[in-house]
Amino acid sequence: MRILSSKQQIENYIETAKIRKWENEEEIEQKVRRIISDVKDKKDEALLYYTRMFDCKGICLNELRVVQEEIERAYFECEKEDGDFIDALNAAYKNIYEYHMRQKEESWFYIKNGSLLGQIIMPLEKVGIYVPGGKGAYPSTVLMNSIPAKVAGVEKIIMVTPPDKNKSISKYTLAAAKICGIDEIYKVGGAQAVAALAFGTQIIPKVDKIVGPGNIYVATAKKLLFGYVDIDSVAGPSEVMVIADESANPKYIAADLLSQAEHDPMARCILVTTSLQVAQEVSENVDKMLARFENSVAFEAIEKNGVIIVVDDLFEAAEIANIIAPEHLEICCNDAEKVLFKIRNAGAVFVGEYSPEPIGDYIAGPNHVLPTSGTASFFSPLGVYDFVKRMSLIKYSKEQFLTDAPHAINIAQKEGFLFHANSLKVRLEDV
Ligand SMILES: NC(=O)c1ccc[n+]([C@@H]2O[C@H](COP(=O)([O-])OP(=O)(O)OC[C@H]3O[C@@H](n4cnc5c(N)ncnc54)[C@H](O)[C@@H]3O)[C@@H](O)[C@H]2O)c1
Ligand SMILES: N[C@H](CO)Cc1c[nH]c[nH+]1
Ligand SMILES: [Zn+2]
Repeated sequence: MRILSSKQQIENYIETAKIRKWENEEEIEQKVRRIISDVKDKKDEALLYYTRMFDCKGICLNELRVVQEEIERAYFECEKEDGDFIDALNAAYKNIYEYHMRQKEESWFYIKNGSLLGQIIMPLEKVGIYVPGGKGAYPSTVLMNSIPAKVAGVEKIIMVTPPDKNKSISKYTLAAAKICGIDEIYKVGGAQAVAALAFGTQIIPKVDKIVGPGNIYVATAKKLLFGYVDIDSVAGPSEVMVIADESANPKYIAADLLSQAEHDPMARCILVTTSLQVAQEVSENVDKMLARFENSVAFEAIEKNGVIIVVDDLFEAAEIANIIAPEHLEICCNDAEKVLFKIRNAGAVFVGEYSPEPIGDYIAGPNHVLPTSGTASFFSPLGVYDFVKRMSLIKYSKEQFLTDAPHAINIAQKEGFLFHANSLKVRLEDV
């Protein structure tokens, strides 16, 4: 991995990281705009065209919806192959559910002079969840996307995920979908799947909100479609930053950096350390592990977006983390809490050597759908709050109306809205 230690090198890196622009962003955006416009105009015809182009040449329109029998068969095969996998999914479900139950918001009301005022929490009716499938299976993401929706009380969850070359979806993903009780599943992925959920097609229903992670095409489509539909956040190619001092274990850090590198050649893996020795040993360990696992995706990610920054102290490290706002931040230091309290921008923070990033990906409970590309400075992890909306309630008493209406009339007149004033006056005149 590249090691940056001079002030100039570090400044230059941070300057480019601050711009938060991908290498070929314009080209990708143009391509995604085209896909969106085609799906908007030609609906299923375009959906099928792009599914055949990117995922599965021979698939037909009537094969895009997953039928119940496929789900049952997948679950059965998973159970037969390894019953422990079903147990693992159920254990993860329990932890994720327990965590998200704590996010549940209640409606609230109060009475003032006989008037009832309040805020009603309403679950969204129909949501689309994106489950990645391009480079592998993501059963864990089925859980992370759907459990908060279930806790919120969403009526209908529609899942999209790309098929493989044999028209199939991973049995592991389908088994997770059965456990989560997903209502409808479609074998479509990428920008075309996001556009289909945003506009609706003949086979795919239009939804109120699209959530979930995906590669750069998925993340760009969500960004461009916000407004036609709500989205959770921009959860694109994975990122991990580790802040480490001389006490950290270089083998663990190397392993954790690589755990995110294997998601995508565009994944970002950054170590910020106060120790040159840790920097060098992490770099050596990364090379050794890459040679052992021979993973070309991780190799490309480390080559392109892997970097080690050597800083003078941990405050400088925290400042760099706040500028980059990584999706995942591990703090591996003697005085980790001290660093933690300096962190403002990160999707999820992992403290101490027994909190490696993958424990959060699968089992701890907090959501693994997290903001990327610096958007953790304003977006939050996916949560129950993403699946509800709020409605205000006003039920005025006559007494309160008589007190407040003259003020309202006054303000309405200043605004020049005489019919507003009139709506209040006609009632006052009747008293
Ligand atoms: N931030 C998070 O919370 C989070 C969580 C899990 C996974 N992830 C990320 O999800 C992503 C999964 O990516 P993936 O590729 O495996 O699956 P994916 O399902 O996101 O993407 C596959 C789809 O990309 C589209 N695509 C591929 N190449 C294309 C091209 N050249 N032009 C147009 N469209 C193209 C295809 O339609 C294909 O169906 C990774 O980037 C991973 O890091 C992020
Ligand atoms: N690390 C991913 C979020 O960036 C989530 C994930 C799912 N499976 C494995 N990892
Ligand atoms: Zn991961």
